[in-house]
Amino acid sequence: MSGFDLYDTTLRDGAQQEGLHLSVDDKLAVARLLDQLGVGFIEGGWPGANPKDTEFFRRARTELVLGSARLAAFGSTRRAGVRACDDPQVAALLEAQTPVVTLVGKSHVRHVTDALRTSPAENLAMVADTVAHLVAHGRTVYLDAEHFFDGYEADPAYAVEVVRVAAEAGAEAVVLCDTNGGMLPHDIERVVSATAQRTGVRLGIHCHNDTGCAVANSIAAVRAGATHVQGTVNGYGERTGNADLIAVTTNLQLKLGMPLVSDGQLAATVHVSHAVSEITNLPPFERAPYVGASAFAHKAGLHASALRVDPDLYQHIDPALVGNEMRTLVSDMAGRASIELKGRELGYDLAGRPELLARVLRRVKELEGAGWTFEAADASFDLLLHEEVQGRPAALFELESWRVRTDAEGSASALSEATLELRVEGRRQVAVGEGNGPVNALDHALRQALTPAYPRLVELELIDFRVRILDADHGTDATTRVLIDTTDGERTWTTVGVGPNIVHASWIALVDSFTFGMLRCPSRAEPVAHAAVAR
Ligand SMILES: CC(=O)SCCNC(=O)CCNC(=O)[C@H](O)C(C)(C)COP(=O)(O)OP(=O)(O)OC[C@H]1O[C@@H](n2cnc3c(N)ncnc32)[C@H](O)[C@@H]1OP(=O)(O)O
Ligand SMILES: CC(=O)C(=O)O
Repeated sequence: MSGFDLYDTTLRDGAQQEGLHLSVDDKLAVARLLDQLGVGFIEGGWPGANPKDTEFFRRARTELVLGSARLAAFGSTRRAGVRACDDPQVAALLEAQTPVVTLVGKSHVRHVTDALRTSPAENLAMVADTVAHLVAHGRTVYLDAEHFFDGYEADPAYAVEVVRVAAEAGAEAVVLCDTNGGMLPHDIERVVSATAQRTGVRLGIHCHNDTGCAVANSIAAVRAGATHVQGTVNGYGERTGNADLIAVTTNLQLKLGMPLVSDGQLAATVHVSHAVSEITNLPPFERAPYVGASAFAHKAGLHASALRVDPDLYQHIDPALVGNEMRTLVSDMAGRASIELKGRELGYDLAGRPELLARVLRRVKELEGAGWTFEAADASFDLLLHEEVQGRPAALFELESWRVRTDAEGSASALSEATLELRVEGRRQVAVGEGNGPVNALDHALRQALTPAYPRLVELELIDFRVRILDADHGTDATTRVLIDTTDGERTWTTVGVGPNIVHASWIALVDSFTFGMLRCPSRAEPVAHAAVAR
C-alpha cells in the first residue's frame, strides 16, 4: 500500500533482547526472510557501534539482494557541541551506504537535561543538524523520537517541537516511540492524534510491550493517523519486546482491510516466523497470535463439535491465510467430534461410526485419567486409533520378555545391558544391547532385533526424551510419564508411555515410536509399508 511503511527492526531493536545473539551470517539470513514477508524497510543495526553491525552493512552491499525492502542503518543524533559532519558516529551511518537512515533523538526534556546533560535548544539543533546532514547526502531519514509519549505528558510543547524541527530539516517521517512501553491504547491514540493535528507532520509508531499492549498500541496509532509502523518478527526486543510486526501487519491487513502485503506474503508469515526462530535459536512461542502452533489448535470437545460443522464457528480467520493450519487436540476434554476431527487429520474417515468414536473416546479418557497425554503425543494416538479401526494393534513384533540390568563400578559411571526375547515375522529372536542407560540399551537391542526386517529403522533418531512425575508426593514410587520425540529426517513425531516403572514407561514410548515410524510414517520410497496398514 503506497504511503504506508512496514518497518522492521528485528536486526536492531529485536537483537537487544536478552539471550538473542545473531552473527553477521544470521543477520543476512534474517534480512532475506524479512524481505519475503513484504516489509518495506529492514533496519540492519547500528554501524560503528560494534564490529558485527559494521560488517553486516559492508557485506550487505554485495551479498544482500532484496526484492522490495530497503535497508536502513540506525544511529543517534550527533553529540552535543559537535558538528554533524565531524561526528564519527554520524560518519559511520553514511559509510554504511544504505538508502535509509533512522536516527534516535531525544524528545523528553528530562532526558535532554539529565541523560544527555545538554540544553533543550542544543538537542533541537542536534536533531535538525543531523537530519539535514544525512538528507544532504541523499539519505531518506526517519527520526525515532525516543520517549515521545512520556515526554509529551511532561512537556507537550517541547516534544512537539522536536517533531517539527525534524520534519523541517527533511525527515521523511517522525516515529513516535513508546520507549519505556508503559502506554495503553487510549494514551497512544490521544497523543498521536494531537501531535498530528499540531504539526501536520507524517508520523510513525514504535512500541514496546511492557504493558502487554505493543500490538494494540501500534494499531491505535495507525487509527489515529500514523502511516509508518515499526516492529520486530516474533516481538523480539529489549525487556518485554517490541510490537510483533507479524501480528500488527496481519491485524491491519485482515481486520482493518489495509492491503499492505500480497496474499502470498501473508501466507508466508508462519514460515518466516518459524525460520527466524530457528536462526535466533529461540523456540517459537506456541501461543503467538496467527503464527503459533496453538493459534488454531482446538482442545475442547464443544469447540470440535461446532468446528466439524464449520471451522468459522470457532476461528477468527482461515488459518491458511497466514500459512497456519487448524489442529484438533485429543485429551480428556475431547468429545466424539474431537476424535472424528483428529481422525480426519490423520487420514481416517470416522464419520458415521458413532460406536467406534465412543469406544476410542472411552479409552482416551481412561488412559488420560491414568496419566497419558495424547495432545502431546499424536503418534501414540494414531496407533490407538489404528488399533480400534483395524481391530488389532499395529505391531512390529510379538514380545516375549525384556530385561535390563545396570552395573556400576564406583560412582563415576554405569553401563546398562538390555536383553529382548521376541518374535519378528514369526521368527524368534534374542537380542542384547548395551547403552549408557537402560533406555539407550533397550533402544540398541530393539534396533538389533528389528533392523533386518525393517531396514529403515536406521533413519530413526530419538531427538528428545522427557520424563514427568505425575504424583510428586509419592517420591521415587511415583507414576512417571515419558514422552519421546523421534525423527526420520523428514517428519518428527511424539509418543508417550506411562507407568510406575520409568524404564517400562520408556519402553512403551520407544516401541510406539518405532512402530509409528515403520508402519504409520512410511518414507516416500516405501509405499509398501503404508499399504500394510491401509484402511
Ligand atoms: C531506545 C533505544 O533502544 S536506542 C538504541 C540503543 N541501542 C544501543 O545502545 C546499542 C548500541 N550502543 C552501543 O554500542 C554504545 O552505547 C554506543 C557505541 C552507541 C555508545 O557507546 P559509548 O560512546 O561508550 O557511550 P555510552 O553507551 O556509555 O553512552 C551513550 C552516549 O550517547 C549519548 N546519547 C544518548 N542518546 C543520544 C542521542 N539521541 N543523541 C546524541 N547522543 C546521545 C549519551 O548521552 C552518552 O553520551 P556520553 O558518552 O557523553 O555520556
Ligand atoms: C528508538 C527505540 O528503539 C525506542 O525508542 O524504543
